[in-house]
Amino acid sequence: MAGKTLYDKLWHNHLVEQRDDGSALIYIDRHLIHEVTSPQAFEGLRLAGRKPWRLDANLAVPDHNVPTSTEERAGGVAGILDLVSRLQVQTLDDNCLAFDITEIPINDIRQGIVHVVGPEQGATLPGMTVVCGDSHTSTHGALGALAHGIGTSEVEHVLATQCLIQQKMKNLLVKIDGQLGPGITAKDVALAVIGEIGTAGGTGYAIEFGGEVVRRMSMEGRMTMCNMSIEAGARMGMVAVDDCTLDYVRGRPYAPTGANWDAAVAAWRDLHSDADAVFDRVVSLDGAAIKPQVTWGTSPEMVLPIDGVLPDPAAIGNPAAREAVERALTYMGLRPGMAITDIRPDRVFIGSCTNSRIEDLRAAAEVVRGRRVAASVKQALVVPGSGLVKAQAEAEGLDAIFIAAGMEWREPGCSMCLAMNADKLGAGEHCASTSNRNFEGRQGFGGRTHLVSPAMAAAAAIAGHFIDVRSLQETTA
Ligand SMILES: CC(C)[C@H](C(=O)O)[C@@H](O)C(=O)O
Ligand code: SF4
Repeated sequence: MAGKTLYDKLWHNHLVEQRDDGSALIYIDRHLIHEVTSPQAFEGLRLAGRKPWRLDANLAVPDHNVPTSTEERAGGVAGILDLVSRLQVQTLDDNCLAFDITEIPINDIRQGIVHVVGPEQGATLPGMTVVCGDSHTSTHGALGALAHGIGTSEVEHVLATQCLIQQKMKNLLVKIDGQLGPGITAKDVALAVIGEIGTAGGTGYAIEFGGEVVRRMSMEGRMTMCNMSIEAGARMGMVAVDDCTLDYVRGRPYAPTGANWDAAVAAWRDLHSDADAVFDRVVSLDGAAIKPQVTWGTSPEMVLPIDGVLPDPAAIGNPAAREAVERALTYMGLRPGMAITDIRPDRVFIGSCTNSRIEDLRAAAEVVRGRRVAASVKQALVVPGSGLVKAQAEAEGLDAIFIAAGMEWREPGCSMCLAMNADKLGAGEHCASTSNRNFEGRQGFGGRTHLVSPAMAAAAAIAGHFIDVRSLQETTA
């Protein structure tokens, strides 16, 4: 019998019941909750007179609707100016209190984007099944967990039963071999993978990221990769457990200690695909060939290396593909044949669950240090992924670097990743953004998003147009 993939192992370890129709019941170890997708789930429990099945499996944190301005945050929930946002955050507080669920509230230093908070707190551990009413739950797979987003009715189901009805996915190995060049980050790899396989490339699959590049990648880089799995069409992405994983998890508030830690490590050591495991599909990329990536269109697969030029619809034979490119160029206000380096962002956003961890902020600060944001850039926001990331960055003096460069240093939250709080992109404006989605209106009605790495966003802020960050890094080295 062939060996098992990491996904097979995680699946089998949590299988409660396999049904004849192909569906299965799996056990959920960790349920993360935020304010957007939980209100109806709690309401459902209330109407049915049910209680959560296992209280300590749940952890809640508000992130999407929280304001990121320090003044507005000073007033706590009551100080949120937007009424819908205030109600949303207040409702999460009320529900957590009523159902006895642990919540990290708005002005707790541990508050932040749920996908930053989970791993940071050790609430996400290797070998777990982790779900949340949020598509970027795939992030947590970086720890060797089976993690994916669920819908609101499933949130209610998990609260009530601690189980979920699922179909097993197929196995896709995305292997990035070789070594990344200097200045190339996990975000560039993630975008290059999507450029290669497309936004539907991972549909029906659970992705495992492997190869030398991933083995050498930090945990935060692995999270960035897994975060973007959903943009490649897969609901989940994961990375095998190794020493890097264990070093990351050790000592975190929710991580096991003493003899429990040793027992856990012994079990976690098996969380990798067996040497003879068979994948349904394997995609290989050469890490050394990956350049800094910039999306130009309205889907993450509309991506080019920094030295690329925009496609010309006239040269595209397939009518559907031609129309998609035409429509994207029109929405984005860009011309065929234009160089990526001629695109000038009006705003810059460094943040989101893709790229708001300490290494992301360090990478951006490194580029910005001693430089000024270009006069043509109206606003450059730096939004740490959690209060703890913020405190760490401040201890390292990164906030001072950003502020000296003319950037805004904010409180943690989803911020300008999506227009659900006060941070929005104006109609027609271009944004160099470290987030994960560039759909029409994603960052604000009519807004035009270009997805990039933190270093590339910082470089665009300084230059006033997209530029190969490596040219700036060379001059500082
Ligand atoms: C609000 C939430 C349901 C949504 C998601 O599921 O991803 C959001 O986080 C996003 O990034 O679009
Ligand atoms: S940061 Fe963006 S992608 Fe991540 S959970 Fe928030 S809105 Fe979704």
